[in-house]
Amino acid sequence: MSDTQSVFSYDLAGVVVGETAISDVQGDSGLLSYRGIDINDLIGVPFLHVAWLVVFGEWPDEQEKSRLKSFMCRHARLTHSEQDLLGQVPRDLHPMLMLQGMIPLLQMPEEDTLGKGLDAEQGLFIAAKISGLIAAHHRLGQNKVILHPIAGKLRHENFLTMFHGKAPSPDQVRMLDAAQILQMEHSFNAGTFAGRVCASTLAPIQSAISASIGTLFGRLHGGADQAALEMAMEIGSPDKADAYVRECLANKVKIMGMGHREYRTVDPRAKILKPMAVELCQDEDSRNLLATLIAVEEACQREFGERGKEIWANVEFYKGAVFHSLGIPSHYFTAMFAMARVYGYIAHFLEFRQENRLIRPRAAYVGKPPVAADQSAA
Ligand SMILES: CC(=O)SCCNC(=O)CCNC(=O)[C@H](O)C(C)(C)COP(=O)(O)OP(=O)(O)OC[C@H]1O[C@@H](n2cnc3c(N)ncnc32)[C@H](O)[C@@H]1OP(=O)(O)O
Ligand SMILES: O=C([O-])CC(=O)C(=O)O
Repeated sequence: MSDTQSVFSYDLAGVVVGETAISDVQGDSGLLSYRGIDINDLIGVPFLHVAWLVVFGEWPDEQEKSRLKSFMCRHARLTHSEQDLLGQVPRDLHPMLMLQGMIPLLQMPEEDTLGKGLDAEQGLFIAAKISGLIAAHHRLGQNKVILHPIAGKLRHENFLTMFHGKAPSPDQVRMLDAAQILQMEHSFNAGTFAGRVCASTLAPIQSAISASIGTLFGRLHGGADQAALEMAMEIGSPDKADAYVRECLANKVKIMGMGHREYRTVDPRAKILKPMAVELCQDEDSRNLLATLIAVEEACQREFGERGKEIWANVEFYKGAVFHSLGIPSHYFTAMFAMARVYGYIAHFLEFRQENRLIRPRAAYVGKPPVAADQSAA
């Protein structure tokens, strides 16, 4: 047993529980960097190069770039047995539950073809499979045939083609690349921390990623992306945003996509996603959704301001408008988040395992006082 002093915290807010060299969240100044590089300087870089940087802490060389590209394409293709397994999953099961359940059932590779160790090989294999699983789950739900990736195509070009059944425009690929890079990593968020707890027991990487994905699903965390866009749909138009926000605050209902545990200013990812949403939302329906979101954000700032508080949009708030304009249905938003965040999960697994220690906090017992065994039996 550790002899350190007990610290009491329900939610671990502000409690430092470890070190990481993967990303830095500077909550007061609203800055986010991966491996020492500001996210603003990463969004134009090819997606898989950033993924490699996040996972391994250095840029890939030419050989690693081409090996990774073909590895990801090869493994995004679902095998016959994976397709059979997915075929048994109820069509209306939420994609996040599908992912959490399917990942531990995948047959993991046993050979280190990337030369970065078996854990990395298996983690990146899961990352590749996630895109195939999401696209195939969507296709099956529409009673359409499963499509496979084509060698040589960009990762998200393949994904959008496999998902929609038609090739995306270069602009759509560029926007998805940027949105996915922004979601790749975020220090000790709840999902990543859950994965580190799981890794700390020496469970395999598929268990850790599955635990992280289960944790990402909730509406206070990753699931806020779906909830925020559905909120805007439910509100219906910008002129109803004020009343909606006032009613939420009066009833202590959280406004989805607003607020953050760490940022005390606007989330730097929301700052980038908002103009992207403006650029992409061209048709009437998307423009109305975006205008409604903007009106909710303004109403929140006004209402919270009157109460002497500040609240800002987080990464989830405008992302939905970007995904919606790419034709992604809202119940796939969080699975797409997992498809990006998995590189962060892998990086944390590898980092944590270098100096593994069991994570096991202590509880304050508030139940009945213990009685001797012979008295309780009486
Ligand atoms: C990828 C991500 O995970 S980003 C976060 C995604 N989650 C969401 O968007 C859900 C909506 N937001 C929230 O629920 C919260 O802001 C959280 C969970 C993200 C952060 O929560 P915490 O750091 O624990 O802040 P907490 O919930 O204590 O809020 C502090 C105060 O601000 C209020 N507040 C914070 N966020 C919101 C919100 N979205 N709507 C209404 N009130 C809010 C709280 O009611 C609380 O008020 P009080 O002091 O009067 O009780
Ligand atoms: O860090 C957090 O608590 C939540 C978040 O923004 C993320 O996971 O991207």
